[in-house]
Amino acid sequence: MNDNDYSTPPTPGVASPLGTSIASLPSKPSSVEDRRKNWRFGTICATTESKDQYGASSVPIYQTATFKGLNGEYDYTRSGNPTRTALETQLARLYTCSRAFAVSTGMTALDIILRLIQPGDVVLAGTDIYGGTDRLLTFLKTQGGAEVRHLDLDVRDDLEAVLQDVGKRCKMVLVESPTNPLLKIADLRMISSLVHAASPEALVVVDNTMMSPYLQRPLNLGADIVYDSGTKYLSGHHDVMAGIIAVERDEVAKRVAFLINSTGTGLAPQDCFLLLRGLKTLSIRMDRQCATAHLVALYLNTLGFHVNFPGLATHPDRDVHYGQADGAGAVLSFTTGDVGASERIVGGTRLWGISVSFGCVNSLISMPCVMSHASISAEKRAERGLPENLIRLCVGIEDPRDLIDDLEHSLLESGAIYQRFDIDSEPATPTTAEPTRDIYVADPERWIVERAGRFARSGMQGKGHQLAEDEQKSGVGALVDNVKTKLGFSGPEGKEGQTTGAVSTNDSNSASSSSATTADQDILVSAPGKVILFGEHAVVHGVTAIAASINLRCFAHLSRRPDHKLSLDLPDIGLVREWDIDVLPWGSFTAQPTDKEGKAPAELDPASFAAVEKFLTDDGLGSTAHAAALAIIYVYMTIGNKQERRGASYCARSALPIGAGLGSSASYASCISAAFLRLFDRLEVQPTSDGPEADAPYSGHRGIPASQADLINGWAFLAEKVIHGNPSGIDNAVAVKGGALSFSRAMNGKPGGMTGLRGFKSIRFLLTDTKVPRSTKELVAGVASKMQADPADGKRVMTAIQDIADRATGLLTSADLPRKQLISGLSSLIDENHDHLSHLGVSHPALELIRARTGASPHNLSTKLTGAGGGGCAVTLIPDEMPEAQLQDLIQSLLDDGFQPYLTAVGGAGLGVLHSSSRAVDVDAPGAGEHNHIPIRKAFQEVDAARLEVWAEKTGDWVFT
Ligand SMILES: N[C@@H](CCSC[C@H](N)C(=O)O)C(=O)O
Repeated sequence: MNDNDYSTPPTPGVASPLGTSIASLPSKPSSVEDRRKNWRFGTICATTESKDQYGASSVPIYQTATFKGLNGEYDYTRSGNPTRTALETQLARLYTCSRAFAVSTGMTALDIILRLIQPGDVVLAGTDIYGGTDRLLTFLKTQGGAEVRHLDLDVRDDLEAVLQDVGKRCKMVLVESPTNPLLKIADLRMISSLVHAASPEALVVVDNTMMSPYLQRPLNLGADIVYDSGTKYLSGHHDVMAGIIAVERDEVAKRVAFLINSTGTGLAPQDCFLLLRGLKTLSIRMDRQCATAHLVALYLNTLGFHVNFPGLATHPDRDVHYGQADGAGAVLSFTTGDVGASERIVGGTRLWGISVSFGCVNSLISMPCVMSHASISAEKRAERGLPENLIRLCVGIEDPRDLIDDLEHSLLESGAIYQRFDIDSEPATPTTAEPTRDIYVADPERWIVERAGRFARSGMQGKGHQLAEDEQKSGVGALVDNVKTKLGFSGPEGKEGQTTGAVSTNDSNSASSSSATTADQDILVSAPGKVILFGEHAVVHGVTAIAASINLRCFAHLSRRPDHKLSLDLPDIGLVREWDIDVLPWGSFTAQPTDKEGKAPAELDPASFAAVEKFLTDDGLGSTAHAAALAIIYVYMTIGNKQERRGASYCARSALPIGAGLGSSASYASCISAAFLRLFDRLEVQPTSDGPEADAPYSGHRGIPASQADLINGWAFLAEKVIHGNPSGIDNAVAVKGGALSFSRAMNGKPGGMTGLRGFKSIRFLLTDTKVPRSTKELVAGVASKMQADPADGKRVMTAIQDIADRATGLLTSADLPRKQLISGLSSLIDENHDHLSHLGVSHPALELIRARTGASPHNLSTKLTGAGGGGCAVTLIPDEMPEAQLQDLIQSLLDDGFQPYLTAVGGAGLGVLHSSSRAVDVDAPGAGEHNHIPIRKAFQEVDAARLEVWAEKTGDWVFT
């Protein structure tokens, strides 16, 4: 009997339970051969067939180039070697095929296979394929005279159409399933039968590296050749490079054997030994890796990321996959919607090694577009729908809890997720180790889902998989559009004309408007709040301040209306008013843009300001609402000017606490500026692929150039002047430009200036709202009179704060400062700065209580007031290594004190503008559905404040400064 002439029952995964049932064994095995016939895969892995003359338990390494004699089995190691024969025999057992070959690398295996192709032959391949495969196919096309076509092999109609077109010229179809890196599934049976029917000579070739023979044996599904990178799961330790070719048909085997001998690409003896040793543990490694990968995929999916993994119920071809494979594998990928965030996540892990390849006992993390798939051009990647922000995770055999700890830490640190404080239930990660272990051991899936439930994806507030998919589509869609534009193709279908920001005259206010609303009708903008890290109050006296954006934002929606009215709806501050445009005080209003580009005037025009103030006298509004109405009307009338009286409905909402010193008024002002500039066609946005993607809270790209950002900032500053009289300009600069910056006012002949702190690292901060109201004006005036009363002391404090700002700038811009030093340096400066602010009399007992709580052991954290002080918010630096359970305890104690803490990352994107939208927006809105689109404006007004970012993301593609 032929040793390879038996079939191996599948063991792992859904199709067959892992356990070996005694009952499934033959009741009366008649011989040793019969018993061996029933061995499961794991048993075969562990039992190599040795024909060694001394009965060596481990296959010896025949480290020799030549063999003596004339008629022996071997003459020259290029042509054959006993160690390689032992390996190839073992591989044939595992692949349940007649012949297997071991070559130097996976790419060598593919190269040998592609040598079966002749000029003029047609080769079909998928669109999502490994970068090295794409490179070799491109070479075959450009240098080898073959015709290579890429198509979605999982779309039956497409494959049929191409096969009909090329007919018998099709000589090879190259399939990956699951694909690398998007984990798409191709139906191997379907493809094999269609291809063989259309072109009987064509070879169906499957790259089985993602699965290994343990999970998938494509020769049993109709494929002609299987190849596998032995560097991955087969060897499992990343200590050897190898490639495997497995075939069933004799004539194909002969051609492959000829090519390997001719090219001298057979695997060297030492490497054969290493691969043989790795194979022994293949099944147990894979079991562990697959199980952990499932948990990791579930975790990310529960957090709201779009996860590509065939083991998830959400995978569109999960059933097809389990119809041909016995498990989901241990590679998964997911998108974050933002390249910067992905880079931070990848760079922030410790246990997950940043590396290409997969299948190793150690877990790896990578960004395919710049690593394994970098050989595919950016244009091609975009055309094929490969997101630049994609992260690939290759799960190893480490303890799943450590892998999750490390990933979670990096997700938090990068700002991609944040801890939820709105949950009453017990945390899944209790402070004592024992209960966590019990949950993990008893029900790992429950453990992981509960654990993920403690967090939410930033900007997505716990949204589900479907929304994340929308995000991915919109991100890729924008990228493809950019590439098309760059290549000179026309804009995306149905989107022409949207980039100018022109508004149509349709009345989008009508709730009966039935089709999906678009950017033609809707202007949607958003801007972040800010935290002042150093130099508040002192900035008023010419000292440098350092501020950064935070991931809490205000949003504004503006739609044009044909009825000549201006309506304002700012529910968070109680402003709801509507006027006929002609009743506004146009007669006494002379302010206008300073140039024809529409630049904002540097100062308020007193007569125009007085006219609007008079118009709003006795408006019955509270002071905040009154100031906002004043600012909106002033900006509207100045930009629009007398001639352009465009009707509009303006609505603004805030996810940012108002009046807490987090820059809500500047965030509102920036939204006012951008929305009205858009209304009057003064602001163009165009997604660009030139610069980096925006460090956006939701899917988006840079697309607002610096000149336009300056334009928006100018008008935002003007609106801030209406509201505050004499603002520093730092808040609106951060709200518009995002990131972090150092700022100083021009004073006493000394020029002021603003510098972006590019080296700003994403650092976690806890912002704690004391909920104590205060008056910024009074506090600023208080500091001024203190300085007047004791100028020498005032000067000393200002000099000290300037020194702090300088040292902080040095730390934040230092290219190679170790992160630990950065954090400890900033911590000391925070404490120092607070002491000076306290000396200036702007602290408050509530702020001091927060300092006491956060500074107490075991936390020992540094906290300062931020903004005006006298209440408002405190900011606490959270070191990277602070255990999550401890952080949670701290947060809980602050909540118990009646404060409202927000865990935030700083330094993210600035102002955002909805660039294009083509779908209904709020699937959760009452009555919404596929055929009942809720207009954007209505949905915007109704959506819960906590879901604003989720909602905004769903509206379409955004561009950011
Ligand atoms: N620099 C290498 C990249 C190898 S990627 C290896 C592996 N197949 C993966 O998917 O990670 C190259 O250009 O080939």
